[in-house]
Amino acid sequence: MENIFRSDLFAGKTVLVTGGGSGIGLAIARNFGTLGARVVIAARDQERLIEAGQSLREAGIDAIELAVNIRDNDSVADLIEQLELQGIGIDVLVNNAGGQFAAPALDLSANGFRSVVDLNLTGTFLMCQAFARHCMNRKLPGCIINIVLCQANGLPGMAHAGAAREGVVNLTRTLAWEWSNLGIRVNAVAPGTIKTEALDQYDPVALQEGIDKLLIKRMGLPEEVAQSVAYLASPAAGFITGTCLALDGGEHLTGASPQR
Ligand SMILES: CCCCCCCCCCC/C=C/C(=O)SCCNC(=O)CCNC(=O)[C@H](O)C(C)(C)COP(=O)(O)OP(=O)(O)OC[C@H]1O[C@@H](n2cnc3c(N)ncnc32)[C@H](O)[C@@H]1OP(=O)(O)O
Ligand SMILES: NC(=O)C1=CN([C@@H]2O[C@H](COP(=O)(O)OP(=O)(O)OC[C@H]3O[C@@H](n4cnc5c(N)ncnc54)[C@H](OP(=O)(O)O)[C@@H]3O)[C@@H](O)[C@H]2O)C=CC1
Repeated sequence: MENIFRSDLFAGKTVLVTGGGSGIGLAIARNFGTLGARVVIAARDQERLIEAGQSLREAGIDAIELAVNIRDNDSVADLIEQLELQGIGIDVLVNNAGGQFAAPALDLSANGFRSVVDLNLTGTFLMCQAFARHCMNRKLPGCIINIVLCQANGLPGMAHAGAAREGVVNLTRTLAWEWSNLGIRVNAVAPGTIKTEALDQYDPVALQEGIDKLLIKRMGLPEEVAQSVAYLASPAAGFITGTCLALDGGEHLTGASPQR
């Protein structure tokens, strides 16, 4: 896909992408790297992360990989501490790590519901808070982009994920208020169905039914998410905070939810 941005747009900036070792997160990291940024990719699976980091370096990108479990506050604190010890300052945080499993609400155990909220909502909050403190220590502004999930029509079959992601959208607005005086812009991107390997866990027939209902009848591409994120992190979006950009082929209008 053609990149519309200037190749040195993020020169001198460092971008931290959670879940940056795969799928959308890796595409976001690659895009920032191509635009001149140093990128830090962080996730749990070290093997996959190192492979992803190598692929970025082979493309001439300054990439570092670090371990994090965003559900664990100590692990999040450790990530930021390691960066600070190495003298690495983060300018842009992309909270991309997340996920869920499909199950009807009636079948969800309390622990199953909690695990998805813990990952997507609490994990995102912990990363945002650690980043804001890091910005305060540096006395520099910052930018947060939270990747959520198109949930405008509810999310039948994934009640835990819909609730958690809607929580992140509201968190995005609240943190935009609270941290405006720190110079931190906070925005979200809500992708619809995006072509990544992670979709293999879903029923292909249900996926196709969803695509057929869209205004733009195809899956989105990770690179399309990456370019939207780059826009929101760029000076061109310097007047944008507290918003959520739907990147979903019109799903927020058509109500093409996973289940009827
Ligand atoms: C409804 C039909 C869908 C049709 C298809 C349309 C979909 C289109 C749009 C999709 C758009 C979204 C795409 C994506 O988000 S891509 C996703 C990227 N990756 C993932 O989603 C994987 C993420 N999953 C996880 O990280 C983990 O599974 C999770 C965090 C969710 C849970 O991890 P945890 O380590 O906490 O899990 P535990 O094993 O400790 O279990 C905790 C409790 O959760 C219950 N559980 C876990 N998995 C399942 C499952 N697959 N089904 C049911 N229940 C599950 C588990 O039993 C535990 O509960 P109990 O203690 O009560 O047993
Ligand atoms: N593909 C799609 O259609 C859509 C995806 N999304 C969202 O976009 C994001 C990326 O999805 P996609 O690339 O498709 O899927 P992936 O499964 O490839 O990405 C999820 C990433 O999150 C990381 N992750 C999961 N749990 C944790 C954790 N506790 N701590 C740190 N990292 C974690 C995973 O790495 P590891 O396991 O190594 O920790 C993985 O890199 C997710 O939040 C997803 O829900 C939203 C809408 C649509």
